[in-house]
Amino acid sequence: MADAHNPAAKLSVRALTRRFGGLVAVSHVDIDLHEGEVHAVIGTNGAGKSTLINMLSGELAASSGSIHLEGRDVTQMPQPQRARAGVGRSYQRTTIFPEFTVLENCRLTAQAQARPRPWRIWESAQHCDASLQRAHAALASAGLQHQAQTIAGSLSHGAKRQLEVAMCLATEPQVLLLDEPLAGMGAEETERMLTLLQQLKQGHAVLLVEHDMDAVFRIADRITVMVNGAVVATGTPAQIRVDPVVRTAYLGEEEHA
Ligand SMILES: Nc1ncnc2c1ncn2[C@@H]1O[C@H](COP(=O)(O)OP(=O)(O)OP(=O)(O)O)[C@@H](O)[C@H]1O
Repeated sequence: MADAHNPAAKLSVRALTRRFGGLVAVSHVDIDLHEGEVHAVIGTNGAGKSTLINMLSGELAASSGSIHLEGRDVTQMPQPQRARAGVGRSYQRTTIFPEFTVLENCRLTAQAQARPRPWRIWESAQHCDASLQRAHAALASAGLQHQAQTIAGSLSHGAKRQLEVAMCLATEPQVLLLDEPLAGMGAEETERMLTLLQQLKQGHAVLLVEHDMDAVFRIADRITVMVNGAVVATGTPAQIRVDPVVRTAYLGEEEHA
């Protein structure tokens, strides 16, 4: 049934649509994100992937359709609230503070996430401790604990992207929306990030928008294919590889063995 949300999914999206004037950038998209799965969204340039991820994170309002986080309707919830509710994201472009240390970057994100209650001033020290703990935990999960005191701007490109994931983890999300985390990475950095993503899916539902098809077909548990704003197929990598509609509309004659 088109409107029924999947209660087993962390994030369940139904008929999500975004129009820009006459252009339908995302059209009636259904998608379910489950804990323990990397769910990749692929599609040609302009297929609507960024628009979709922006609606899921709450940065862009949906024109119609709905988004449920663990059964709760978050469609109208603004981005900061949605992040606090458990939807974290990383961006295509690096958003770190380059002059601060790796740890400070994570701590600031964790602190920004904590619900401010200024009238309870005695809580502020506790918040700092809690934020620091979250920052350390996030760095450990992202494999950056040994670079905690490194100035973020001096990290390699790959480590900066790892830091972005760590900053996302510092908000203790249930759902991770990752926008091209492999962009600009060399082979070794890509391997490190793929290992990290494999680990992160334990305890999180991961949505991955990524252009590196080899990586997507290796790492994804499920793949959703978008063409012109609409979903043309969803399935396992094995199913997507042989799907005739996908092969014609998106993969062309290319083989992804
Ligand atoms: N703010 C906007 N105003 C008008 N049109 C927009 C806006 N944002 C996106 N679009 C259009 O919506 C469509 C989908 O764009 P989107 O960026 O979501 O695609 P994409 O799949 O992420 O592409 P890419 O892989 O190149 O990042 C495109 O036709 C784009 O030009």
